[in-house]
Amino acid sequence: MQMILEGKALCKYYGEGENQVKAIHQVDFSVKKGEFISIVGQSGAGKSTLMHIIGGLDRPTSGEVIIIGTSIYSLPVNQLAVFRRREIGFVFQGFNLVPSLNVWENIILPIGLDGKKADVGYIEDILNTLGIYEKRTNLPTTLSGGQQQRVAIARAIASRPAIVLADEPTGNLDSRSSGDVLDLLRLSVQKYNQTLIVVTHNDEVARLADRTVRVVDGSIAVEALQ
Ligand SMILES: Nc1ncnc2c1ncn2[C@@H]1O[C@H](COP(=O)(O)OP(=O)(O)OP(=O)(O)O)[C@@H](O)[C@H]1O
Repeated sequence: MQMILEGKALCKYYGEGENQVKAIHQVDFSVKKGEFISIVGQSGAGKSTLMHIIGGLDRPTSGEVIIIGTSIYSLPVNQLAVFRRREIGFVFQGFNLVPSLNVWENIILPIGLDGKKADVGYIEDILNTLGIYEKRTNLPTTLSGGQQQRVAIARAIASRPAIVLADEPTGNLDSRSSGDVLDLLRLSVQKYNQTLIVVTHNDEVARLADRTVRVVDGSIAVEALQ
């Protein structure tokens, strides 16, 4: 299977000398096309640091991140921003929708910023898959948390990115909508052949994944096939 992402000897250190924190230390990490991976670990283990590094949001102290053949931190900062917008779809705990834009406008926003035309048929299909087609002209504030997160998922996959990264995607949802959102997240990444990495504290989320990566004290402890 095609390798979508490779992290090589990733380190992220904060501070100096005695006070230095090795948030991530010599982590190797690879993801194949179409895989669903969960990253788990205790608070402070280094999950968010790892996710920010592989998402192009935070430069490692050393090491390399290669996404679809591009060593992303070798790119100039402005090109890295464009690469991130095109190739990485983010789903955050807090949804991060633009409140003044309706559902459809939120979903096509990153595509428009890229100077591209939205594939209307594809996005309508995604909205139907996620059960929010009828809500396409609603403002985010008129939607439940679960519906808002489904909009964020639609936005993340609308540009057909190389990777979808989700950081505690159900962290702000009650258990029923969490289950719905997770099922839909998994269904849509499968249907559209997307690659998904989810950072989570939630064991149920982790169990849905093809593979779980456990981060302990800045290193990957166990990689289990499920
Ligand atoms: N900007 C920073 N400056 C100094 N130390 C930091 C910084 N960011 C993170 N750390 C430290 O790096 C380590 C890893 O933090 P990180 O946020 O990646 O853990 P986490 O597993 O995502 O935790 P949580 O589940 O609570 O979000 C922790 O010891 C944290 O205190």
